[in-house]
Amino acid sequence: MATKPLLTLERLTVRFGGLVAVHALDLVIHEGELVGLIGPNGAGKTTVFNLITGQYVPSEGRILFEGQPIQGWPPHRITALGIARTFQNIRLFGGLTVLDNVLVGLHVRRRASLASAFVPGRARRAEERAMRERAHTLLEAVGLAHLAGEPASSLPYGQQRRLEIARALATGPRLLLLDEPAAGMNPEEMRQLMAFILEIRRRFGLTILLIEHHMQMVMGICQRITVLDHGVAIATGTPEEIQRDPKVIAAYLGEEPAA
Ligand SMILES: Nc1ncnc2c1ncn2[C@@H]1O[C@H](COP(=O)(O)OP(=O)(O)OP(=O)(O)O)[C@@H](O)[C@H]1O
Repeated sequence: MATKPLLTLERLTVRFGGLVAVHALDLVIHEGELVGLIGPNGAGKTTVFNLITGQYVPSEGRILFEGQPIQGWPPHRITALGIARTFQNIRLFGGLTVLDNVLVGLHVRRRASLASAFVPGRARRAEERAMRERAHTLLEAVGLAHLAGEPASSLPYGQQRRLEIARALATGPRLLLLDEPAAGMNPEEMRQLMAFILEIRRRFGLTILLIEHHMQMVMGICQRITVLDHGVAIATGTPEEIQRDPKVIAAYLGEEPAA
């Protein structure tokens, strides 16, 4: 591939007591790619996200972002570097407005710059105004601008997902980690979400790593897929290769993949 690696996992391993949740995982994601991470329940997929974002510290192995080792870094430094995520169970500030949820993401980015703490009052107000404009632009990009003043908890499920993605985008990521964004969606909502993910990827120049149980979605939008089973990568390939792989089929036996 012509583009350079954005994220590289090298022999990444994490143990919880006697359980090896992720074992010697190698994965390279190139700039601009949309890569799927799939596997049966408990395979270690969310744990990989927690390792990349600094929530968990690996027992062994390395995580490189643009060639720079980041394993062991605290989560806020990793966010500031340009890695954002969403969660399997939506985590919004339900009592805050839609706009304020996005502003939280923008403040996270601002806090990353120490100099911004010393900005005098007038300049700070101008900065706040600029942030609100930026938040509106992001809400427009995800089709939620008309709901800016509504409490986040009042939004239907599909729109809460979009808001969570908007908040992640507010931190200015280059790599976006999406953890089961289609969970709980009906087929029509899922089709809309697929188009939406492709659109934000293009618009924001993102590289995306996607965990998803809906095979139609993973096979429909990912260029490459890695399959985890019991913490081990058992296959990596194109959607066509993955669907034919006997190891993958065997791993899913006993667990019906979602249609
Ligand atoms: N902090 C932790 N302490 C102990 N065990 C953990 C911890 N985090 C994850 N695990 C274990 O690691 C294994 C992998 O969990 P993980 O949530 O990564 O799986 P998953 O592939 O994301 O599953 P699902 O598809 O059900 O979300 C599970 O056995 C889980 O119980």
